[in-house]
Amino acid sequence: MLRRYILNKTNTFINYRYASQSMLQSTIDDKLGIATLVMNKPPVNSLNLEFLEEIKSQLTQFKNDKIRGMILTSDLQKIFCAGLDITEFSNPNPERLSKICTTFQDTWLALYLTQFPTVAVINGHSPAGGCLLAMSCDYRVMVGPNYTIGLNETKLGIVAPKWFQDCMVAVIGQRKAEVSLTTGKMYTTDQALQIGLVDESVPDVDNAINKGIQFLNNFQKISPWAYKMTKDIRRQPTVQWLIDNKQKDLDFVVKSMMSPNVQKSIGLYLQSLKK
Ligand SMILES: CC/C=C\C/C=C\CCC/C=C/CC(=O)SCCNC(=O)CCNC(=O)[C@H](O)C(C)(C)COP(=O)(O)OP(=O)(O)OC[C@H]1O[C@@H](n2cnc3c(N)ncnc32)[C@H](O)[C@@H]1OP(=O)(O)O
Repeated sequence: MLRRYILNKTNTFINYRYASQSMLQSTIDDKLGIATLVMNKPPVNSLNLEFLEEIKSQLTQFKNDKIRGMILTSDLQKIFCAGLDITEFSNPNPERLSKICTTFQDTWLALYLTQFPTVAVINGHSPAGGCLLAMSCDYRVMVGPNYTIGLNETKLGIVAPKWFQDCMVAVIGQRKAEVSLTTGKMYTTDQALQIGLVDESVPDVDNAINKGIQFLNNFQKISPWAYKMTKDIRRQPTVQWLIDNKQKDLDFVVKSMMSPNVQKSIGLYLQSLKK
């Protein structure tokens, strides 16, 4: 649905291709140089290993395509992205869990440090890893008023990795992030706007895409080099810890995920979702 809207709207997409298995659809408007990356993994765009690998590889492809901007959004009704696939955490195979973690680390670094500006059009709920994807973009437009966004990991009895937390601090500041993270709070669109977790709130997805394109148009007269250098300087403090501590981060997650207490919490949370 969203895909059709975007295509109708610009009518100029010459490069319209599906990534493998169609979990991810990418289009490039050659005239504007704007790519749209649409997540389409029903029911909730949960991030499992294969989906993360697709996102990472599409970001690399966009880098090679030398696009001027990207919109990240979802083709699902009511869901932007439900975060990491929780079933991957329940009695996990340690080898696969390590792969997921490493792939997520790399996907985040690729998204957070893109050489082109990015906009998240948050057209549905966006908990945990979904919120992280949105926060990693340069700008966030959220459809309201009925959706929610936030890092809710403590509600699952798990700990958001340091780089999730640092990413949130970079967006909303230390104090608000601390309260938000420890309480695992999910914010409505209006609340998210109020605390600066999103930049704009709009009533529907058409408006959201328009706002995203308007934001990206700001860069038409900005040198891509000046943009990228400025972004790197701004974002370097947030990424440096992960770059220096990838293994330590991985060991912490794998070890804590394997603990009986965490496994119990995850089992209960999964059950509550099924209800
Ligand atoms: C080294 C470090 C590197 C990497 C990091 C790796 C690990 C770090 C560990 C800690 C970090 C974790 C980050 C996360 O992202 S954890 C995921 C947290 N996500 C959630 O809590 C979302 C839970 N889901 C919901 O709140 C709702 O489902 C949602 C609001 C998204 C949608 O609600 P709706 O009513 O529309 O649908 P549901 O009926 O609830 O769901 C439909 C089916 O989808 C299943 N579901 C939902 N979310 C997930 C998910 N995240 N993973 C897997 N499956 C999910 C749900 O159970 C339903 O299934 P069925 O009942 O239909 O079988």
